[in-house]
Amino acid sequence: MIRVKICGITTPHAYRAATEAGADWIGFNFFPRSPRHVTPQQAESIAGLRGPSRVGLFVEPDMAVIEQTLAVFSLDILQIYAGAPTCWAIAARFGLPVWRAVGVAHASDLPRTSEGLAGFVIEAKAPAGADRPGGNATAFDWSITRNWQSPGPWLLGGGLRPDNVATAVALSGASAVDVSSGVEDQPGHKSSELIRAFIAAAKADAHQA
Ligand SMILES: O=C(O)c1ccccc1N[C@@H]1O[C@H](COP(=O)(O)O)[C@@H](O)[C@H]1O
Repeated sequence: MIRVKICGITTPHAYRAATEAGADWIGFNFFPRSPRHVTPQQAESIAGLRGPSRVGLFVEPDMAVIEQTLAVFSLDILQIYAGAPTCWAIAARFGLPVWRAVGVAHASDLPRTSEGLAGFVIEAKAPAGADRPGGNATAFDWSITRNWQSPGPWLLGGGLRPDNVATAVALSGASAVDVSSGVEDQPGHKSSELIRAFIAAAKADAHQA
């Protein structure tokens, strides 16, 4: 069964829709320039006591920012946009699994070793001029991961939608997917209907793709 992360949840309504539809991870975006940005206090008021694993997204973060976030809102996994040494330092400091986000355009961009990290989010490089490294509804050629000997767990992200996720999984060989823009009806606003459609499409029998 394909595992699904719904990223950039900003309301209790969307949180409930994703949880009830069977999301495996819920992503909370702590990057201030994102239209999906939440404060730790907002994240705490959105998520219930019980629910899927919580992933905190940070871009080139200061340790203090992560520390302040964790003081208010507990996270299970940190999704980090930074180089491997920064990711190691974060993993060591907070004792949490770190997924490093890697932007790819060619097979040569794919990680070849685990880098000592818990996993990777493999997504398209940001388009020229973008003000954020992800969440741009941009896809890459999914077939480049097909024959990749992944050195650890990974999620496929970038430009996924309910209508293309089954194809993306079939072409990429991914066993987990990550979506933000593709389940929104306007930037930063999640649609419960699209969340349900995405999770159903991702978790449908892969042979139907
Ligand atoms: O969603 C954002 O605004 C964002 C900002 C900064 C870094 C990453 C961000 N989102 C992540 O990007 C990918 C793909 O997003 P999309 O589905 O193409 O919108 C996903 O991993 C999000 O977690």
